[in-house]
Amino acid sequence: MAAATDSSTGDNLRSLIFKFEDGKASLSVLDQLLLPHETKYVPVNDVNDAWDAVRSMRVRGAPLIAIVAVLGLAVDLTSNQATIRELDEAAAVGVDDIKTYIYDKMTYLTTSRPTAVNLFNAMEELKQIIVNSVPSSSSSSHYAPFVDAIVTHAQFMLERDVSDNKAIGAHGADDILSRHTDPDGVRLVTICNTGSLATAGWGTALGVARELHRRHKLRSIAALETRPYNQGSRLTAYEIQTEKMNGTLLCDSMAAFYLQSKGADACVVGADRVCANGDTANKIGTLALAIIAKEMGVEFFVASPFTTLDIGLASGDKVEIEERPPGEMLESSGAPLEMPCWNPSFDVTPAKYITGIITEKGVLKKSADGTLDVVGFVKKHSHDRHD
Ligand SMILES: CSC[C@H]1O[C@H](OP(=O)(O)O)[C@H](O)[C@@H]1O
Repeated sequence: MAAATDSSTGDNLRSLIFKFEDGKASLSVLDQLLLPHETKYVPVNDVNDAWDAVRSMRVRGAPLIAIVAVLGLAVDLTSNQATIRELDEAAAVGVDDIKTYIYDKMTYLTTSRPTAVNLFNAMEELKQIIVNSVPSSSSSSHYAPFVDAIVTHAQFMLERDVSDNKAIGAHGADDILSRHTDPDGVRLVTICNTGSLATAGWGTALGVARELHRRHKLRSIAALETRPYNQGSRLTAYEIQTEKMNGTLLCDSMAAFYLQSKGADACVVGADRVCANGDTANKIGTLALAIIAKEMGVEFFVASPFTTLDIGLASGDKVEIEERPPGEMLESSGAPLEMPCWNPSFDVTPAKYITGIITEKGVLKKSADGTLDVVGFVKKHSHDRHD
Protein backbone atom coordinates (compact mmCIF):
# COMPACT_ATOMS: atom_id res chain seq x y z
CA MET A 1 0.00 0.00 0.00
CA ALA A 2 1.37 3.45 -0.92
CA ALA A 3 2.67 5.42 2.03
CA ALA A 4 0.59 8.29 3.39
CA THR A 5 1.95 11.54 2.07
CA ASP A 6 1.47 15.26 2.02
CA SER A 7 2.79 16.86 -1.13
CA SER A 8 4.01 20.08 0.49
CA THR A 9 7.03 21.22 -1.42
CA GLY A 10 8.14 23.48 1.38
CA ASP A 11 7.65 26.74 -0.46
CA ASN A 12 4.82 29.12 0.25
CA LEU A 13 3.46 28.94 -3.30
CA ARG A 14 1.87 25.54 -3.44
CA SER A 15 0.04 24.79 -6.65
CA LEU A 16 -1.72 21.86 -5.03
CA ILE A 17 -2.35 19.94 -1.79
CA PHE A 18 -2.36 16.14 -2.15
CA LYS A 19 -2.94 13.76 0.72
CA PHE A 20 -3.13 9.99 0.85
CA GLU A 21 -4.52 8.67 4.14
CA ASP A 22 -6.32 5.45 5.07
CA GLY A 23 -6.43 4.31 1.48
CA LYS A 24 -8.08 7.50 0.25
CA ALA A 25 -6.37 10.15 -1.91
CA SER A 26 -7.52 13.75 -1.77
CA LEU A 27 -6.51 16.70 -3.93
CA SER A 28 -7.07 20.43 -3.84
CA VAL A 29 -5.63 22.73 -6.50
CA LEU A 30 -4.87 26.43 -6.33
CA ASP A 31 -7.33 28.23 -8.61
CA GLN A 32 -4.91 30.23 -10.75
CA LEU A 33 -7.69 32.15 -12.47
CA LEU A 34 -8.12 34.04 -9.20
CA LEU A 35 -4.44 34.84 -8.57
CA PRO A 36 -2.96 37.10 -7.43
CA HIS A 37 -6.02 38.71 -5.91
CA GLU A 38 -7.42 35.60 -4.20
CA THR A 39 -5.81 32.43 -2.90
CA LYS A 40 -8.40 29.68 -3.13
CA TYR A 41 -7.91 25.92 -3.26
CA VAL A 42 -10.64 23.97 -4.99
CA PRO A 43 -11.24 20.23 -4.53
CA VAL A 44 -10.61 17.70 -7.29
CA ASN A 45 -12.77 14.66 -6.52
CA ASP A 46 -12.52 12.71 -9.75
CA VAL A 47 -11.17 12.77 -13.31
CA ASN A 48 -14.00 15.06 -14.40
CA ASP A 49 -12.87 17.68 -11.90
CA ALA A 50 -9.26 17.19 -12.97
CA TRP A 51 -10.15 17.56 -16.63
CA ASP A 52 -12.13 20.73 -15.94
CA ALA A 53 -9.37 22.25 -13.80
CA VAL A 54 -6.89 21.75 -16.65
CA ARG A 55 -9.22 22.78 -19.51
CA SER A 56 -10.39 25.94 -17.73
CA MET A 57 -6.76 26.80 -16.86
CA ARG A 58 -7.53 27.01 -13.17
CA VAL A 59 -4.49 24.76 -13.24
CA ARG A 60 -1.91 25.28 -16.00
CA GLY A 61 1.72 24.72 -16.81
CA ALA A 62 3.01 21.72 -18.76
CA PRO A 63 4.37 19.73 -15.78
CA LEU A 64 1.49 20.65 -13.46
CA ILE A 65 -1.14 19.64 -16.00
CA ALA A 66 0.30 16.11 -16.05
CA ILE A 67 0.66 15.95 -12.28
CA VAL A 68 -2.90 17.10 -11.60
CA ALA A 69 -4.24 14.64 -14.17
CA VAL A 70 -2.50 11.67 -12.53
CA LEU A 71 -3.34 12.83 -9.00
CA GLY A 72 -6.96 13.31 -10.10
CA LEU A 73 -6.99 9.75 -11.41
CA ALA A 74 -5.60 8.53 -8.08
CA VAL A 75 -8.34 10.38 -6.21
CA ASP A 76 -10.98 9.01 -8.56
CA LEU A 77 -9.84 5.41 -8.22
CA THR A 78 -9.63 5.54 -4.41
CA SER A 79 -12.93 7.36 -3.95
CA ASN A 80 -16.03 5.79 -2.49
CA GLN A 81 -17.72 6.25 -5.82
CA ALA A 82 -15.39 3.69 -7.40
CA THR A 83 -18.15 1.15 -8.10
CA ILE A 84 -15.68 -1.01 -9.90
CA ARG A 85 -14.24 -1.91 -6.51
CA GLU A 86 -17.59 -3.37 -5.40
CA LEU A 87 -17.81 -5.35 -8.62
CA ASP A 88 -14.28 -6.57 -8.05
CA GLU A 89 -15.09 -7.66 -4.51
CA ALA A 90 -18.11 -9.54 -5.86
CA ALA A 91 -15.82 -11.14 -8.45
CA ALA A 92 -18.15 -9.69 -11.05
CA VAL A 93 -15.32 -8.21 -13.11
CA GLY A 94 -11.98 -9.46 -14.32
CA VAL A 95 -8.55 -7.89 -14.79
CA ASP A 96 -9.27 -6.78 -18.33
CA ASP A 97 -12.49 -5.02 -17.26
CA ILE A 98 -10.56 -3.12 -14.61
CA LYS A 99 -7.79 -2.16 -17.02
CA THR A 100 -10.39 -0.90 -19.51
CA TYR A 101 -12.08 1.08 -16.74
CA ILE A 102 -8.79 2.79 -15.86
CA TYR A 103 -7.64 3.28 -19.46
CA ASP A 104 -10.92 5.00 -20.34
CA LYS A 105 -10.34 7.55 -17.58
CA MET A 106 -6.77 8.10 -18.74
CA THR A 107 -7.88 8.65 -22.33
CA TYR A 108 -10.48 11.17 -21.16
CA LEU A 109 -7.83 13.15 -19.28
CA THR A 110 -5.71 13.46 -22.43
CA THR A 111 -8.55 15.34 -24.17
CA SER A 112 -8.19 18.32 -21.81
CA ARG A 113 -5.40 20.29 -23.62
CA PRO A 114 -3.41 19.09 -26.67
CA THR A 115 -0.11 20.98 -26.81
CA ALA A 116 1.87 20.16 -23.66
CA VAL A 117 3.35 16.68 -24.03
CA ASN A 118 3.75 16.05 -20.29
CA LEU A 119 0.22 14.73 -19.83
CA PHE A 120 0.64 12.29 -22.72
CA ASN A 121 4.06 11.18 -21.46
CA ALA A 122 2.58 10.64 -17.99
CA MET A 123 -0.20 8.43 -19.38
CA GLU A 124 2.34 6.35 -21.28
CA GLU A 125 4.26 5.91 -18.03
CA LEU A 126 1.06 4.84 -16.28
CA LYS A 127 0.23 2.33 -19.02
CA GLN A 128 3.60 0.68 -18.49
CA ILE A 129 2.96 0.58 -14.76
CA ILE A 130 -0.50 -0.93 -15.24
CA VAL A 131 0.83 -3.56 -17.61
CA ASN A 132 3.46 -4.48 -15.01
CA SER A 133 0.99 -4.48 -12.11
CA VAL A 134 -1.23 -7.37 -13.19
CA PRO A 135 -2.37 -8.94 -9.92
CA SER A 136 -1.44 -12.54 -9.19
CA SER A 137 -4.15 -15.13 -9.80
CA SER A 138 -4.31 -15.75 -6.08
CA SER A 139 -4.90 -12.09 -5.29
CA SER A 140 -8.17 -11.45 -3.48
CA SER A 141 -8.56 -8.21 -5.39
CA HIS A 142 -7.81 -7.41 -9.02
CA TYR A 143 -8.42 -3.69 -8.43
CA ALA A 144 -6.23 -2.84 -5.43
CA PRO A 145 -2.82 -3.63 -7.00
CA PHE A 146 -3.52 -1.29 -9.94
CA VAL A 147 -4.75 1.50 -7.71
CA ASP A 148 -1.83 1.20 -5.33
CA ALA A 149 0.65 1.31 -8.23
CA ILE A 150 -1.02 4.43 -9.65
CA VAL A 151 -1.09 6.22 -6.28
CA THR A 152 2.55 5.34 -5.72
CA HIS A 153 3.47 6.71 -9.15
CA ALA A 154 1.46 9.89 -8.52
CA GLN A 155 3.45 10.47 -5.33
CA PHE A 156 6.67 9.73 -7.22
CA MET A 157 5.75 12.29 -9.91
CA LEU A 158 5.37 15.01 -7.28
CA GLU A 159 8.80 14.34 -5.84
CA ARG A 160 10.47 13.82 -9.23
CA ASP A 161 9.16 17.11 -10.57
CA VAL A 162 10.58 19.17 -7.71
CA SER A 163 13.94 17.39 -7.84
CA ASP A 164 14.08 17.78 -11.64
CA ASN A 165 13.31 21.49 -11.32
CA LYS A 166 16.02 22.03 -8.71
CA ALA A 167 18.50 20.22 -10.96
CA ILE A 168 17.41 22.38 -13.92
CA GLY A 169 17.96 25.44 -11.76
CA ALA A 170 21.44 24.33 -10.77
CA HIS A 171 22.53 23.35 -14.29
CA GLY A 172 21.10 26.53 -15.75
CA ALA A 173 22.73 28.78 -13.16
CA ASP A 174 26.08 27.01 -13.50
CA ASP A 175 26.02 27.31 -17.28
CA ILE A 176 24.97 30.96 -17.45
CA LEU A 177 27.38 32.02 -14.69
CA SER A 178 30.23 30.27 -16.49
CA ARG A 179 30.04 33.01 -19.15
CA HIS A 180 28.49 35.97 -17.35
CA THR A 181 30.77 36.88 -14.45
CA ASP A 182 29.51 40.32 -13.42
CA PRO A 183 29.80 40.32 -9.60
CA ASP A 184 26.31 41.84 -9.46
CA GLY A 185 24.90 38.78 -11.18
CA VAL A 186 22.98 38.16 -14.39
CA ARG A 187 20.05 39.84 -16.05
CA LEU A 188 17.31 37.51 -17.26
CA VAL A 189 14.21 37.91 -19.37
CA THR A 190 11.38 35.41 -19.28
CA ILE A 191 7.85 34.89 -20.59
CA CYS A 192 4.74 33.27 -19.17
CA ASN A 193 4.90 31.47 -15.83
CA THR A 194 7.28 28.61 -15.30
CA GLY A 195 7.62 28.64 -11.52
CA SER A 196 5.97 26.88 -8.61
CA LEU A 197 2.61 27.69 -10.17
CA ALA A 198 3.42 25.70 -13.32
CA THR A 199 4.93 22.71 -11.54
CA ALA A 200 4.95 20.78 -8.27
CA GLY A 201 7.41 23.36 -6.93
CA TRP A 202 10.49 25.53 -7.65
CA GLY A 203 9.86 25.75 -11.39
CA THR A 204 11.75 25.29 -14.62
CA ALA A 205 12.83 28.58 -16.23
CA LEU A 206 11.84 30.49 -13.12
CA GLY A 207 13.65 27.75 -11.20
CA VAL A 208 16.87 28.94 -12.88
CA ALA A 209 16.07 32.46 -11.66
CA ARG A 210 15.31 31.07 -8.17
CA GLU A 211 18.67 29.30 -8.06
CA LEU A 212 20.53 32.42 -9.23
CA HIS A 213 18.64 34.42 -6.61
CA ARG A 214 19.55 31.85 -3.96
CA ARG A 215 23.21 32.30 -4.96
CA HIS A 216 22.81 36.12 -4.85
CA LYS A 217 23.61 36.15 -8.59
CA LEU A 218 20.29 37.34 -10.00
CA ARG A 219 20.81 41.01 -10.84
CA SER A 220 17.38 41.32 -12.44
CA ILE A 221 14.57 39.40 -14.07
CA ALA A 222 12.22 41.01 -16.56
CA ALA A 223 8.91 39.19 -17.00
CA LEU A 224 6.65 39.65 -20.00
CA GLU A 225 3.00 40.04 -19.01
CA THR A 226 2.09 37.28 -21.50
CA ARG A 227 -1.29 38.24 -22.83
CA PRO A 228 -4.08 37.20 -22.95
CA TYR A 229 -4.04 34.93 -19.85
CA ASN A 230 -1.39 37.20 -18.26
CA GLN A 231 0.66 34.41 -16.71
CA GLY A 232 3.51 36.90 -16.41
CA SER A 233 1.74 39.87 -14.85
CA ARG A 234 -0.46 37.74 -12.57
CA LEU A 235 1.57 34.64 -11.75
CA THR A 236 5.27 35.24 -12.41
CA ALA A 237 5.09 38.72 -10.89
CA TYR A 238 3.41 37.14 -7.86
CA GLU A 239 6.24 34.60 -7.51
CA ILE A 240 8.94 37.21 -8.08
CA GLN A 241 7.47 39.54 -5.47
CA THR A 242 6.91 36.70 -3.00
CA GLU A 243 10.55 35.64 -3.34
CA LYS A 244 11.77 39.27 -3.26
CA MET A 245 13.65 38.94 -6.55
CA ASN A 246 14.57 42.14 -8.43
CA GLY A 247 11.83 41.95 -11.01
CA THR A 248 10.51 44.20 -13.76
CA LEU A 249 7.20 43.66 -15.53
CA LEU A 250 7.09 44.35 -19.27
CA CYS A 251 4.28 44.53 -21.75
CA ASP A 252 4.87 41.85 -24.40
CA SER A 253 5.46 44.59 -26.97
CA MET A 254 8.34 46.04 -24.93
CA ALA A 255 10.68 43.05 -25.30
CA ALA A 256 12.67 44.40 -28.27
CA PHE A 257 13.13 47.88 -26.85
CA TYR A 258 14.03 46.45 -23.43
CA LEU A 259 16.77 44.25 -24.91
CA GLN A 260 17.97 47.09 -27.13
CA SER A 261 18.06 49.78 -24.45
CA LYS A 262 18.61 47.93 -21.18
CA GLY A 263 20.09 44.65 -22.34
CA ALA A 264 20.06 41.20 -20.78
CA ASP A 265 22.47 38.31 -20.36
CA ALA A 266 19.99 35.58 -21.24
CA CYS A 267 16.39 34.84 -21.98
CA VAL A 268 15.20 31.69 -20.19
CA VAL A 269 11.77 30.33 -21.08
CA GLY A 270 9.76 27.19 -20.38
CA ALA A 271 8.46 24.57 -22.78
CA ASP A 272 5.34 22.61 -23.49
CA ARG A 273 6.84 20.26 -26.02
CA VAL A 274 10.48 19.97 -27.18
CA CYS A 275 10.68 18.07 -30.49
CA ALA A 276 13.42 15.72 -31.63
CA ASN A 277 15.19 18.51 -33.56
CA GLY A 278 14.93 21.01 -30.70
CA ASP A 279 11.99 22.99 -32.09
CA THR A 280 10.05 24.03 -28.99
CA ALA A 281 6.38 24.72 -28.47
CA ASN A 282 5.85 27.24 -25.70
CA LYS A 283 3.59 30.11 -24.73
CA ILE A 284 2.49 32.44 -27.52
CA GLY A 285 5.06 35.23 -27.75
CA THR A 286 8.05 32.95 -27.20
CA LEU A 287 8.88 32.89 -30.92
CA ALA A 288 8.92 36.68 -31.04
CA LEU A 289 11.18 36.86 -27.98
CA ALA A 290 13.54 34.28 -29.52
CA ILE A 291 13.82 36.21 -32.79
CA ILE A 292 14.42 39.45 -30.92
CA ALA A 293 17.06 37.79 -28.72
CA LYS A 294 18.85 36.44 -31.78
CA GLU A 295 18.83 39.86 -33.39
CA MET A 296 20.11 41.49 -30.21
CA GLY A 297 22.81 38.86 -29.61
CA VAL A 298 21.25 37.64 -26.35
CA GLU A 299 21.43 33.95 -25.38
CA PHE A 300 18.08 32.15 -25.51
CA PHE A 301 17.57 29.06 -23.35
CA VAL A 302 14.66 26.68 -23.02
CA ALA A 303 14.33 25.11 -19.57
CA SER A 304 12.68 21.73 -19.90
CA PRO A 305 12.55 18.56 -17.81
CA PHE A 306 12.73 15.26 -19.67
CA THR A 307 8.98 14.95 -19.07
CA THR A 308 8.50 17.77 -21.62
CA LEU A 309 10.66 16.18 -24.32
CA ASP A 310 8.90 14.56 -27.26
CA ILE A 311 11.56 12.77 -29.32
CA GLY A 312 8.80 10.95 -31.16
CA LEU A 313 7.88 14.19 -32.91
CA ALA A 314 10.47 15.10 -35.52
CA SER A 315 9.90 18.85 -35.70
CA GLY A 316 7.77 21.70 -34.51
CA ASP A 317 5.54 21.95 -37.59
CA LYS A 318 3.81 18.82 -36.33
CA VAL A 319 2.84 20.22 -32.92
CA GLU A 320 -0.90 20.66 -32.36
CA ILE A 321 -1.34 24.26 -31.23
CA GLU A 322 -4.26 24.82 -28.88
CA GLU A 323 -6.56 27.69 -29.73
CA ARG A 324 -8.33 29.11 -26.73
CA PRO A 325 -11.83 30.71 -26.77
CA PRO A 326 -11.81 34.19 -28.35
CA GLY A 327 -13.60 35.51 -25.28
CA GLU A 328 -10.48 34.91 -23.17
CA MET A 329 -8.61 37.35 -25.38
CA LEU A 330 -11.36 39.90 -25.77
CA GLU A 331 -12.10 39.85 -22.04
CA SER A 332 -8.51 40.42 -20.99
CA SER A 333 -8.07 43.22 -23.53
CA GLY A 334 -11.08 45.09 -22.25
CA ALA A 335 -12.12 45.24 -25.91
CA PRO A 336 -15.39 47.17 -26.19
CA LEU A 337 -16.29 45.41 -29.40
CA GLU A 338 -17.00 41.82 -30.27
CA MET A 339 -14.99 40.95 -33.34
CA PRO A 340 -13.34 37.82 -34.74
CA CYS A 341 -9.97 37.20 -33.15
CA TRP A 342 -7.29 34.52 -33.28
CA ASN A 343 -6.21 33.14 -29.93
CA PRO A 344 -3.48 30.48 -30.24
CA SER A 345 -2.15 29.64 -26.79
CA PHE A 346 1.29 28.58 -28.05
CA ASP A 347 3.79 29.06 -30.84
CA VAL A 348 6.82 27.08 -31.98
CA THR A 349 10.38 28.39 -31.76
CA PRO A 350 12.69 26.75 -34.33
CA ALA A 351 15.86 25.26 -32.89
CA LYS A 352 18.00 27.77 -34.83
CA TYR A 353 16.90 30.47 -32.36
CA ILE A 354 17.68 28.37 -29.27
CA THR A 355 21.12 28.55 -27.60
CA GLY A 356 20.52 25.50 -25.46
CA ILE A 357 18.03 23.35 -23.59
CA ILE A 358 18.49 23.25 -19.82
CA THR A 359 17.37 19.92 -18.39
CA GLU A 360 17.78 18.08 -15.08
CA LYS A 361 20.55 16.03 -16.74
CA GLY A 362 22.54 18.99 -17.96
CA VAL A 363 22.45 21.60 -20.71
CA LEU A 364 22.08 20.48 -24.31
CA LYS A 365 23.99 22.87 -26.57
CA LYS A 366 24.21 23.09 -30.34
CA SER A 367 26.34 20.46 -32.09
CA ALA A 368 29.12 21.57 -34.47
CA ASP A 369 26.61 21.40 -37.31
CA GLY A 370 24.39 23.91 -35.50
CA THR A 371 21.68 21.43 -34.58
CA LEU A 372 20.22 20.44 -31.22
CA ASP A 373 20.49 16.67 -30.93
CA VAL A 374 17.69 16.03 -28.46
CA VAL A 375 17.45 12.34 -29.35
CA GLY A 376 21.17 11.77 -28.75
CA PHE A 377 21.00 13.68 -25.47
CA VAL A 378 18.07 11.60 -24.24
CA LYS A 379 19.77 8.36 -25.22
CA LYS A 380 22.99 9.45 -23.52
CA HIS A 381 21.16 10.17 -20.26
CA SER A 382 18.30 7.66 -20.39
CA HIS A 383 20.24 5.14 -18.26
CA ASP A 384 20.56 7.60 -15.40
CA ARG A 385 16.90 8.65 -15.32
CA HIS A 386 15.35 7.95 -11.94
CA ASP A 387 12.00 6.73 -13.33
C1 LIG B 1 6.99 24.90 -16.63
S1 LIG B 1 6.73 25.32 -18.26
C2 LIG B 1 5.07 25.81 -18.28
C3 LIG B 1 4.64 26.23 -19.67
O1 LIG B 1 3.22 26.06 -19.75
C4 LIG B 1 2.65 27.34 -19.98
O2 LIG B 1 1.47 27.28 -20.74
P1 LIG B 1 0.03 27.40 -20.00
O3 LIG B 1 0.15 28.47 -18.96
O4 LIG B 1 -0.92 27.75 -21.13
O5 LIG B 1 -0.24 26.04 -19.43
C5 LIG B 1 3.72 28.08 -20.72
O6 LIG B 1 3.79 27.68 -22.06
C6 LIG B 1 4.94 27.68 -19.93
O7 LIG B 1 6.13 27.90 -20.56
